[in-house]
Amino acid sequence: MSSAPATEGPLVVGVDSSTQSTKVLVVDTATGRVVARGQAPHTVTSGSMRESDPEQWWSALGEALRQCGTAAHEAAAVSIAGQQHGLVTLDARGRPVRPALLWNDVRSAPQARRLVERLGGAKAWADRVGSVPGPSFTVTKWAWLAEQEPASARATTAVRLPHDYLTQRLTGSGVTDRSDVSGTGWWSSATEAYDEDILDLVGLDPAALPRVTRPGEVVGTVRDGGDLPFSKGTLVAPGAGDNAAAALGLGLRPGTPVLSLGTSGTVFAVSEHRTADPSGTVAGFADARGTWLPLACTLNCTLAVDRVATLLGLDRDAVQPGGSVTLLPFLDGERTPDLPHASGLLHGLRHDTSPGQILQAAYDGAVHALLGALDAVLGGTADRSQPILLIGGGARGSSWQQTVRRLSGRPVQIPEARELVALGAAAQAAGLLTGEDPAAVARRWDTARGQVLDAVERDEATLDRITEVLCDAVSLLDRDS
Ligand SMILES: Nc1ncnc2c1ncn2[C@@H]1O[C@H](COP(=O)(O)OP(=O)(O)O)[C@@H](O)[C@H]1O
Ligand SMILES: O=C(CO)[C@@H](O)[C@H](O)COP(=O)(O)O
Repeated sequence: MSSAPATEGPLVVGVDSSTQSTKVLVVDTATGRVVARGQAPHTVTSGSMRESDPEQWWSALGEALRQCGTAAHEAAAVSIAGQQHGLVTLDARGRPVRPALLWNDVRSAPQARRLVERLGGAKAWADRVGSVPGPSFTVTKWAWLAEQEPASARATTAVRLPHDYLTQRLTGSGVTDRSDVSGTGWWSSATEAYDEDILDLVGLDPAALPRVTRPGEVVGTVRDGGDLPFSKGTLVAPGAGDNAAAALGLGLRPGTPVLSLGTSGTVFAVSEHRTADPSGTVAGFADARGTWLPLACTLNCTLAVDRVATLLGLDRDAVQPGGSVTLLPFLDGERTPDLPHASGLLHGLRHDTSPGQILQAAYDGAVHALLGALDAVLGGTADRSQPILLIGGGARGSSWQQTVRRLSGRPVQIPEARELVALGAAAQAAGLLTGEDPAAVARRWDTARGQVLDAVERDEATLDRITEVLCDAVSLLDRDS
């Protein structure tokens, strides 16, 4: 009978508490070998709201850890990464006042527009915060809550991001990290501190916010895992926003583009320089190491395309080439382009259009939005011969891989490692034990290793057709129904 290889170094746990599920990896720090893994689903409300119960994230963490057997109990350190921007409101006893408003809930679009004006316009926000806040940003969600549910706002004594909430339940400490706080809209990337004028603008007491930790800091120890299978005293790392954790997990160096296909689609790269894009396309996030992570994000990616496949009664890979149909898959409203009230749009349907062509058009529409932002993310340093790293659940799908390849005209590298966010969190936890830079840990683990698909000629005709339909349809898509 074969037995699992013995572990060589101390074990660490990396967690990705993402939109759809919690994923946990137990990793050997010496080799990067994944010793155990677990996953448990989350519930997200449907309809016009996107909310989840933070208590369910905690239960899902417990369930995913229990799937790892005894390995989690042996871990010397843990780090929690999570979906960005979500507004978690806690009462004086540390309990959620209401479900969390998630990054893809667009109800705060009117508050976002008003806040941009009140601070002096998009450029003022970009210069100060690094980003122009849209409805995904925490600051606009708080403004919405204060306006629409004043009793909930009054009952709130602490405001947290999703990963902060979980870290606090583990350690008892109200802390966050620079990558995730940079997506709130109330942290200035110019001063690297909370912006009290902006907090004042939305009536939020700075005392309600977590302390921003330093990269590499031990933020606490597991105080009381409740029924979690950790040992008491396990070290806890700052954690990160999920995209920043993926950057750690890939050991990303400046200028290498990443395209992530999950509930959200994201394109990002590590940069040595702070970004301030007044157009709002690129969010000037901080990364989890002390440098920067310019990023663009769409609200409609794998779930939207899977929904189109279901509507057509097709398997998600039953795509067909050809035809002239264009599908803008903005089922949840959209962030890139900034059209929070948009819905899906189909154009160019003919008698001979096949269901498979409509499905391909959904992939094309989702990828067009991301690639359109890539040059802006890379700040004009784009070297098209360099592979795009493709990650997230969708990176496993051949239709996603081929669509990115055809519409980017670049080589596409698909890391074998599946859970790069959880792996990045594990690398951060490992750094606490070894003193290494987490990105260097990931490079030592060779996490980006994987097949490279050669470049093919860029399908400019399809890109141009989608751009034209989008430009012509903007007033329709921008309409608030
Ligand atoms: N083999 C596959 N082909 C295409 N899509 C896939 C495949 N496996 C998973 N997915 C997609 O990945 C998504 C989940 O990705 P993930 O990155 O875990 O999402 P999130 O981080 O937003 O929770 C699902 O919506 C699913 O459509
Ligand atoms: O809003 C953003 C980035 O700004 C999203 O990328 C969220 O962080 C959610 O990520 P997934 O759960 O889709 O991975």
